[in-house]
Amino acid sequence: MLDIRNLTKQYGGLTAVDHVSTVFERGAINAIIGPNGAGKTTFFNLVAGAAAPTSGEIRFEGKNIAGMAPDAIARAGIARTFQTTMLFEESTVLDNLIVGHRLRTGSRLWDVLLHTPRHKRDEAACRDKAAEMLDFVGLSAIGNHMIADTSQEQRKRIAFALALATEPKLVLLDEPAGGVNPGETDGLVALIHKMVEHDITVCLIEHKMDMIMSIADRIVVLDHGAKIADGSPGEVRNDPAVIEAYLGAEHAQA
Ligand SMILES: Nc1ncnc2c1ncn2[C@@H]1O[C@H](COP(=O)(O)OP(=O)(O)OP(=O)(O)O)[C@@H](O)[C@H]1O
Repeated sequence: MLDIRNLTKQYGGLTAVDHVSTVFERGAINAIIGPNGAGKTTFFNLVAGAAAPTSGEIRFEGKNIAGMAPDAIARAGIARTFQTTMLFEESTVLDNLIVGHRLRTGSRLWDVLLHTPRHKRDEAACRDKAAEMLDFVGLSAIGNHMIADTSQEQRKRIAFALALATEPKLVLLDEPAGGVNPGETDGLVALIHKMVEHDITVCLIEHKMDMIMSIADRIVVLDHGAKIADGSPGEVRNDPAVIEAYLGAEHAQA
């Protein structure tokens, strides 16, 4: 589904992503791991169009999307979440989802100002989609709550809902369980499995090693921008280069 070839991003003299090649299969849960500064976020930015590669190809369903604008990549079927999602604190959960979805639909300014039939149709469609996504992520009961009153775990679910509203084929999740407790992490893991059941391919960045090892089908390990390992959790866990670069560092801290 996603075929990355020799992907490279340089910032001045620094190579943030260094000739990375890998393939993400449809229906799999893929993970990108690596120590701080390894290039994980930059990799996501390149795939989502937030940054243009210095060189290399990103083939999504056969088409090279490298360097395309984020909205064109979103339309092609790739959505992402961020480590922290900017939400309107004094609005309800449902309104945040409606606004988030409206930003991605076709109404132009004059449609909104003149209340054209197109705008009314879009408005109804956004409301329906927001309610559907809220249900999907298990938050229907808190649709009328203010964002300011929601927990970190609920915000993660809202971020998922915003991404899923664009009906992606591939979703990039940036630290989906960051800042939530172990019990809540289990619930988010179940939700990620539910996405896969609905034919959404997942790629995630996560620092929680236990979660990665239990959820991922494939793990790509980056270190100083370069891919140092690529395989199943078992393969990666036993790879000396990974132990040296990443797991070793974790153990040293423990
Ligand atoms: N816009 C930028 N301009 C200059 N350097 C950048 C930019 N974005 C990232 N970098 C550098 O590229 C390298 C990779 O950073 P990146 O954020 O992709 O790593 P990461 O693996 O996501 O790290 P973390 O786990 O800490 O989030 C770092 O050395 C970082 O300082």
